[in-house]
Order: sequence, then structure tokens, then C-alpha cells
Amino acid sequence: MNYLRVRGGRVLRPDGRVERADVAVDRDEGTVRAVGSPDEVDEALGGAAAETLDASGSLVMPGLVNAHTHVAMTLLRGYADDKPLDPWLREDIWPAEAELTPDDIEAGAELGAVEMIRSGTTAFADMYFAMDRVADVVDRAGLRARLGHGVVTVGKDDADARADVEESLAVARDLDGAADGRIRTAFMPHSLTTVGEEFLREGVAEARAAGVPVHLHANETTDEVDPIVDERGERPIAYADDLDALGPEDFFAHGVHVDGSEIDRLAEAGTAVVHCPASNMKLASGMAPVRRLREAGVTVALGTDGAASNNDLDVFDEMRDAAMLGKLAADDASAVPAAAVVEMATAGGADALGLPGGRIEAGAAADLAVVDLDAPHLTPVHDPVSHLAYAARGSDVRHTVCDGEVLMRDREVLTLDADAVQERAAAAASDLVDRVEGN
Ligand SMILES: N[C@@H](CCSC[C@H]1O[C@@H](n2cnc3c(=O)[nH]cnc32)[C@H](O)[C@@H]1O)C(=O)O
Ligand SMILES: [Zn+2]
Repeated sequence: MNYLRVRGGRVLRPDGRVERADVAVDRDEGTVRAVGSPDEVDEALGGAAAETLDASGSLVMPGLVNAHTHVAMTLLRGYADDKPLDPWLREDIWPAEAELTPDDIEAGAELGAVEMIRSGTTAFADMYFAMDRVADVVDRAGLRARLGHGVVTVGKDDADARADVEESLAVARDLDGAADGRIRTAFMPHSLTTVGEEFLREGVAEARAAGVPVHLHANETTDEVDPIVDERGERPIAYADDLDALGPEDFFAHGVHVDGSEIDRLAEAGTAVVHCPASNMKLASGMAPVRRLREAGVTVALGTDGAASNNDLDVFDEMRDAAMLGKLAADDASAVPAAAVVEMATAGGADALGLPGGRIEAGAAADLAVVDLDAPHLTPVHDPVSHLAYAARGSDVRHTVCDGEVLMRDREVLTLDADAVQERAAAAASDLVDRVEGN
């Protein structure tokens, strides 16, 4: 038997209670074997030896889920700021991305993986390209992910557009189940306005046949909603439904400009929304109606979006931003409370992505973050859940565990060489900018 014991901490349970408990992990299975008092855990282990992870003075929480990002965009962190979505993409980001090589994407994904592990994130959804390289990084990092190749067809001729759709479907079929099952996939058209209708229709039909979900950017800005309403006489979520892209396994990023009928339709279909508050604020896209979505029964997860519109991959920031912005959007300080954003960043994320994790209970995936509460900015501890939402930072995470494996112990990343990764990514980013500016 191959056990790991997280000893001496307080544990955030699925019902939101925090209790003093040890957690026993079956590393071979990658699951939680038992949660309980030291005696109860002794009994569950039946005297078997276990490697120990010290959690004294700490809170053991489910690993955080970053449910929408473009992880290799870490190379473009701080490259172009202070513009709205459309000119930001067209004038700055897409020209830079045109110069990205698969090696760059691997370097950026490694940097993102180190950043995520250091801040307690154990699972993420990624839409980008050169996804075989991203998958290789996920495998080596020990993380869990739902990956897809992002399709854009606007401005492409028919053959190029079709090839992009085919690439996304091929990635969805070929990479599903990679990294010992920690990698799952999705068909990922970029958005309902950057992919033409016939390509959306064909791609979604193929995705359904292959049994993979659909992930796209939806209702992010009014510039994206208005043309659909003007051309089709229907709102984007109705259009998505018409395309058969609104299923219970599908998950849409943003959902900022959704009206009541769209919220109801999302709830009825069981399609999840990934709220990206920092990206929405930075690009001034708008305020998602998070309270209304949750009240309607929509699964809401949290995402950082790419590091160029955030500008980091720290889901603790996202929890705080989601609570703050949710209150502002509802004009009510009781809207989107601490427990709600913690749920969105854990169980909500796992449910939206259809990945295991998000809850610490016997039988669940052993995806954990151990947060050190012994710090001035976390003193006193009246309510640990309040601290997770409003006062803690990614750098407060001591240990990160995914699928039963320790990815970081005492703030040292074990699966990747963090210094080498940082150096390589900085060099790749500087070469990239030289190439872009030389053009
Ligand atoms: N195959 C496509 C790449 C699409 S990947 C997904 C795209 O989403 C872009 N992106 C990043 N953040 C956002 C956002 O907030 N909204 C919309 N697109 C974004 C990102 O820069 C990337 O180009 C191509 O040939 O261009
Ligand atoms: Zn995005």
C-alpha cells in the first residue's frame, strides 16, 4: 500500500464546514481514502506506513480549478494592456501569437504550470494551439486538465478554416485520456462570432459523435452579442442551442452579457459558465450576473483567462474579484459571499469541466491545496473560508497534491525545475517580441 497522510490541519469539507482532521490518500488509486480524527485515520490505514505532509496551522482545501485559460499566454503577460477586447486581440495579441512556435508554447505552458502548482491549482481548462506540447507539460507537471485546440475561421480561406476545425477535432479525439487519464479534451471553437456558422455546425456535430464537450467564449462583450442579434434575430445562447452546442457537458467562458431568457436556457440545458472577473474588468467587458446565474441553477466556475488579460494565474485573486464584482454587479454586499466563490473555484470548477476533484471526501480524487494560515495578513482566523476568499493569496499555499501525487512540498515544486522553467520562458518571450517587432 502506498499512502500519503496530510496531518494536523483543518479540512474544508464539501458542505462548507471546516473541521480538524487528517486526510489519508491512496496514492495508487489517486483518491482520498479517509478523512477524520487521527484515530479514525489510523484505523482506515490499518497500521500501514504513510508518507506525511504536515498541515499544522494550515487549511486543507480541494485543489483549485482554473476553468478557463490560455496557459501559454504567460509569455505575453504585460505585453499589451489597457485596451478593449477586439483591438487588443487584433492589434496586439493575434500578431504576436502568429509568431509563437510549439517550443514557445511549451515554455509558456511550463511557466503557467509552475505558477498554478505554486498557487494551489490542480486542474485547468486550456484553449490554445500546439496542444500536444501543452499535454506533454500537463503530463510532466502532474496536473489535471481539459484541453482543446482553439478554432478561429474569420479572415481565413475555406481550406485553412476547415483545417483548423479538423485540428481541433483531432486534438479532442487523440489526446482524450492522456497522462494516465488526467487529460480530457473538448472541441473548442473560439467564439460564436470568430467561427463561421457552417464550421460551427459541422464541428459541433463531429464533437457530439466523438462524445467530447464543447467549450467557447460566449457573450463576453456587447460587440460580440450585437452582431448575432442583428444578423440572426436571436441572442447568442439561443444561437448556441440552435447549433446543438448547449449540452450538459459543455461549458462557456464569460457569460457577461446574458439576459434572463439566456440564463434560463443555460440552466435548463445544464451548460456551465466560467466567470472570469479579472479579465472582464481589465478589458472593461462588463459585469457577469453571477448571483442571478447561480440562483437560476447554472453551474458557475472561475477562470483567470490568459495571463495577458489578468495578469496572473492565481485563482485566489479570482475568488476575491468574483466576490467583489458580484456584489457591485448586484448592488448588494450580500451577493456572491465568500462560501460561494470558494465553491465556484473548487466543486463548481470540477463540475463545469467534468473532471474529478473539487471535494475532500472518501473516494474523491486526491486533489488538494494546503494553505498556510500562519501569516500576519491571515491573523486572526475567525473564519477560514472568509480568508480564502478575501485575504489569502496563492503564495500562502504550502503543499499541492494532484491525483494523490505531491506536486509541491513546503513551497518547492517537485515535478518541474521551477528556476529552469522561469529562465527558459523569459528567454522565449524576449525572442518572441524581437521577432514580432522585426516584422
Ligand atoms: N487556432 C486559433 C487560435 C485560437 S486559441 C484561443 C484564442 O483566444 C484568445 N483569447 C485570449 N483571451 C481571450 C478573451 O478574453 N476573449 C477572447 N479571446 C481570447 C487567445 O489570444 C487565442 O488567440 C488561431 O489560429 O488563431
Ligand atoms: Zn479566453
